[in-house]
Amino acid sequence: MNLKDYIASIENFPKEGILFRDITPLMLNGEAYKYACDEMVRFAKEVNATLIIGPEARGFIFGCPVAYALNLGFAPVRKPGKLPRETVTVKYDLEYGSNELSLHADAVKKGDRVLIVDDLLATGGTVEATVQLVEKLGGEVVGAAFFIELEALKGREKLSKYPIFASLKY
Ligand SMILES: O=P(O)(O)OC[C@H]1O[C@H](OP(=O)(O)OP(=O)(O)O)[C@H](O)[C@@H]1O
Ligand SMILES: Nc1ncnc2[nH]cnc12
Repeated sequence: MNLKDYIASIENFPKEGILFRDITPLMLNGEAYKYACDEMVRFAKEVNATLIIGPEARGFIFGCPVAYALNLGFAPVRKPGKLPRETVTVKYDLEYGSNELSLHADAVKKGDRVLIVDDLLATGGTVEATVQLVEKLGGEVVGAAFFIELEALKGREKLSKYPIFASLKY
């Protein structure tokens, strides 16, 4: 199966100069979507993850099925003002702006082996911020899994301490 057939590429979205890689055609094809999730499940097993964490919103699209397949818990990393209880929060930059991310303070326990799951690695800012949230709470980041990696943006360099998995590279 050529998974690139299921990615739409849109020029100048959401801003001039960005080539947006859209995963929604993949999600519409049950077989392709399952195949992409199963590759992440295999990686999660390799690194012995005990907890899956995914950043809003597209991290939920892959993170939740991976957690479900492995009988593991899932914790959402969210944009400001969305989580109702005590949180830890960090600021981060991304390819087209900057933002803040939060995680519930009780989402990660010391000794948890956390796999961070997201749809796409660009500058690495989102995942770097997610790593900081997990580590602030005493969790061990055992890797990060993406469906797509945009190699030119060198996000992997920011995450050089951690095992990284990506199905598709552009
Ligand atoms: O590696 P980075 O430069 O941080 O970029 C990658 C992040 O950008 C996108 O999310 P976005 O913030 O657009 O939010 P969304 O998932 O809610 O669409 C994407 O889903 C990744 O989370
Ligand atoms: N080029 C891109 N396409 C889709 N999502 C992104 N997130 C950051 N950069 C992106």
